[in-house]
Amino acid sequence: MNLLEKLSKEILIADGAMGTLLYSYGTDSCFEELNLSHPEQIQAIHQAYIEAGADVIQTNTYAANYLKLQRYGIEDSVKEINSAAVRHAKQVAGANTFVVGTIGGNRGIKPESIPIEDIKRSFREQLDCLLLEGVDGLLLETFYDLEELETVLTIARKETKLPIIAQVSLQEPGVLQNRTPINDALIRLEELGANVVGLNCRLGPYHMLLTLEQIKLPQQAFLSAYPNASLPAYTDGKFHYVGDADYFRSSAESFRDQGVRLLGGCCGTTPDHIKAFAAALKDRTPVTNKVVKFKQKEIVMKEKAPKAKPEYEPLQDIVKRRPSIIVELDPPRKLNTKKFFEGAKALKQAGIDALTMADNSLATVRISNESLGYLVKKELGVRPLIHIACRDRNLIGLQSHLMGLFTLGMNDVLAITGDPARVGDFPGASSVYDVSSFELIQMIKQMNQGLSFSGKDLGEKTVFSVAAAFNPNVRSVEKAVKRLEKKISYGADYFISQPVFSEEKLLEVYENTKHLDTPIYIGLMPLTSSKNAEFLHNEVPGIKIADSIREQMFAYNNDPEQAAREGIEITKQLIDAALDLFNGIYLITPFLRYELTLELAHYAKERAGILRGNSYVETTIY
Ligand SMILES: Cc1cc2nc3c(=O)[nH]c(=O)nc-3n(C[C@H](O)[C@H](O)[C@H](O)COP(=O)(O)OP(=O)(O)OC[C@H]3O[C@@H](n4cnc5c(N)ncnc54)[C@H](O)[C@@H]3O)c2cc1C
Ligand code: MET
Ligand SMILES: [Zn+2]
Repeated sequence: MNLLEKLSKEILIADGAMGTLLYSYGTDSCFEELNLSHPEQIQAIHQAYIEAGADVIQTNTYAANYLKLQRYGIEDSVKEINSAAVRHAKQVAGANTFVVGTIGGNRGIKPESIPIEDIKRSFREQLDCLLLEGVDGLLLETFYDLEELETVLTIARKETKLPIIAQVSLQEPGVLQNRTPINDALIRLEELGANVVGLNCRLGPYHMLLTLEQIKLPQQAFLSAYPNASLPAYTDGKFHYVGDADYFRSSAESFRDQGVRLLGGCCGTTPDHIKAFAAALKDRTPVTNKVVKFKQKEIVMKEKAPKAKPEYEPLQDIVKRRPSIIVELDPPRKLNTKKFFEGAKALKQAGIDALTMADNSLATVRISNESLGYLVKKELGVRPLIHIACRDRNLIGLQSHLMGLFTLGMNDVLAITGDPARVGDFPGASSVYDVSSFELIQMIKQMNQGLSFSGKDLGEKTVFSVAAAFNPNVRSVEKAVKRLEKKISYGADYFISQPVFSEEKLLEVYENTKHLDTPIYIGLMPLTSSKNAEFLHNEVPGIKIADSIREQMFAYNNDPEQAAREGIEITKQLIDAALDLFNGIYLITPFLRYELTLELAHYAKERAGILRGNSYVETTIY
């Protein structure tokens, strides 16, 4: 009797974790390599699961593919590893035990980071090895990404008539990472030819059963479930699972009630857990009818999730319609905030459209821009624009930060990769970079759809308007514009540029960006001294100052006051030139010297009013 014939008559018990057991023995390298170096360990684990009552065991090949083995530099051993793994399992399995060849999913929370063509190539290689060695079926497990599973299942179905078990993994009960409801996903897998469809990993019995309650019995295929033992705990530098076998014994009946025909274990489970399942389901009469609990609430929520009304008109709309001035005033590096608030107040009175606040720019510690942004908004009525760098926060921190900003009513953000920690005042600090500016933009835009980065329902839609950085101070502005186009494709609403220090550069930027619909705020920063000009030119990444301007500043080398005046005059000329070409002006305040940007803001407003027939002045929004 083959696996499917047997499943049509009874509930079968599968084995539990391989990886967790090897890890608990102290193995901290490649588990699949042990097929070659420690076959006795692998066979002992298979043996233990069979003795516990497993009817189906899986080969130790979860990550034995090119993509994953290359982390260990053994990607050329795909064939040896898979062949050895099948031999080990078959050697231990008696006539009554089925051996399924396991192939695990590769894609995680950032699916597009592994191109589908790479997945196909790597999958085909592993599949051929397993089929050649002779398995009783295939187990495609731990697929978070439905596209990946659909792709490999299609390939496998063409290659073999053997039974195929196709299992997805869920970050949260009921839906896949891309928000596909679990029922739809399993129906799709059955259509693509899977004989057994189900769930494994990530969820323990409680959440897996909650999901199973929503799952209809498949038409032809059988249902499978391989729950984890529990959530993992991390102690003494190691992960471990706490779920005990008695808990599994008591949940076995519920898995049966949900129509599960193939019941095994995933991470954290041991032969004891499998023994508990086997004991609890001794009679193994399968359920052929069940009442499904429809839980479409969540999906409906996504469509109907409330969308907050933003307090301000989006800057990208304002700047498309009329000249607009925003000013950067960075949070101080020390705890005294008096000058910062004075500056914010004065700039607000000057009628700027928003006050932008850097996120530890140049990787140098400053007071959190979230805190100061909140205070200037609340106390002074200033519209804050918060820079968010990917350097200081991981995926969790970034999302919680964004949710916090939304909660505080701060909906204007600039999404940047951020200067790396090594350039700043804590060079040993780690630069996180879980995502780059592109993915950060995408993350924020997804929140505007009511979804977290992994696709979790947020219950409400955020209303962020997302700026991205533009650095035109590079050898090839064309290349920089290609980056802008990519940022637009990820969802950037408008751009804010690094400071530009010559009229030629302004013109070059204009010529290279005039085809874009996405507006640009052109960066302008008053120089304060010759030394300041030389530092920026020579030492700050992304800033280049025209020789003529550096010479102008050098002329006042010994007169700081005159030098600052000169800096203002140069910037005024640049404002005139910029306003001929762009509606957006972004003034950067050096060293909290807001009197400089204040004068420039007044000047720019006046010039914009003159140039655009006073349309600017009357439409200031607060
Ligand atoms: C308006 C503005 C505000 C800023 N605010 C902050 C801040 O608050 N905190 C902070 O830490 N930094 C800030 N920066 C600096 C910024 O993070 C760096 O200049 C960054 O390298 C470029 O912007 P990004 O982070 O969006 O990089 P991305 O465009 O995401 O680029 C990432 C990486 O690619 C490189 N790169 C960028 N353009 C090109 C190109 N044309 N060719 C080849 N490689 C390229 C960059 O050097 C960078 O390492 C700001 C920059 C701008 C323009
Ligand atoms: N079945 C695999 C093992 O136990 C795990 C799959 S989920 C990471 O090693
Ligand atoms: Zn697992």
